[in-house]
Amino acid sequence: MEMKKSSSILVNKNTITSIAIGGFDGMHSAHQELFKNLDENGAILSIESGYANLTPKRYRQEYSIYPIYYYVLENIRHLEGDEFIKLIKEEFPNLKKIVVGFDFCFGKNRKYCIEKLKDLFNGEVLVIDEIKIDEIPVHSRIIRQYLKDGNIKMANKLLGKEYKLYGQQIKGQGLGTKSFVPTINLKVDEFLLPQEGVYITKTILDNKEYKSITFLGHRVTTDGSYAVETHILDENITNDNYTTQVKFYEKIRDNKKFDNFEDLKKQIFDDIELAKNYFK
Ligand SMILES: Cc1cc2nc3c(=O)[nH]c(=O)nc-3n(C[C@H](O)[C@H](O)[C@H](O)COP(=O)(O)O)c2cc1C
Ligand SMILES: Nc1ncnc2c1ncn2[C@@H]1O[C@H](COP(=O)(O)OP(=O)(O)O)[C@@H](O)[C@H]1O
Repeated sequence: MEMKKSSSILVNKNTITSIAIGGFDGMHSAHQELFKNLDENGAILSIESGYANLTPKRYRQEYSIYPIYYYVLENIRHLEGDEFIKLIKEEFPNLKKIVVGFDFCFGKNRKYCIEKLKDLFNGEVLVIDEIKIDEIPVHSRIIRQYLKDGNIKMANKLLGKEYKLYGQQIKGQGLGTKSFVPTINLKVDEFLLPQEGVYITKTILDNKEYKSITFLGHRVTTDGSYAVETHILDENITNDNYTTQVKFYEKIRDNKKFDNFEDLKKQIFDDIELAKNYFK
């Protein structure tokens, strides 16, 4: 499977004729619906609130072919409606079309919304009605809640793809290979971590994707510290220090304290069997 590299696309702003505006944390299926309404010279204007943790800024470009331009909310939140539009017109002098969702508001105290945008912008304003999946409105805050609840299936459904995080490999306790199974231990900084527990996952190392099983949580049976650990199924991996990506498919159980290592080991082998069957 081919992996897209996360990269910033540099495009002359003068060529841009349509933009979608919003926060765009998650680049979820409703965001993608907005992007479908951009023309071939489209761009994404992403307003950074500082809270993004589904697709932190530097990972966002991976999920669209349109170039993303970032604006820091702190720097523009004081603008009056006409000042905001003036800024956008200056940035994109050939802009003809703005695409936003039904709940889009902007400027000082968010007091300017769709009607004001239509008044102030002398071009097309396309407003997308609220996108729902199975009656559930698609919003990043709702996806975050599903992940915190360990409901990966619903989170993925709303995302329109598997939830994926990036981590840096770190040294573990050194117990895995000896007492249980070998694992890659990860340090995860900017991404929301799903609820503690054991998950069916795929792990991407150096652009190759492997079936895996991932434990997130406090290692209550061993040293008690918080860990993100991935065991690759079916393969022996040489532990090179690649940036590692983990894609989540399903939670299989809660984190649990075991009375002895032998019981934990047995459980881990059961988890692995389950994961292997899932991918069959
Ligand atoms: C599939 C899997 C499930 C795990 N489940 C639990 C668990 O329920 N409770 C727990 O305390 N630790 C659990 N662990 C973590 C182990 O305690 C951990 O792998 C072991 O401490 C080795 O850690 P190390 O890689 O830092 O040496 C699990 C690990 C894996 C790979
Ligand atoms: N479910 C949805 N249906 C239609 N438009 C949406 C939906 N969610 C977000 N949008 C639009 O996408 C853009 C980015 O919104 P943002 O606030 O970042 O998304 P979210 O609501 O997921 O936090 C905005 O123009 C917003 O109005």
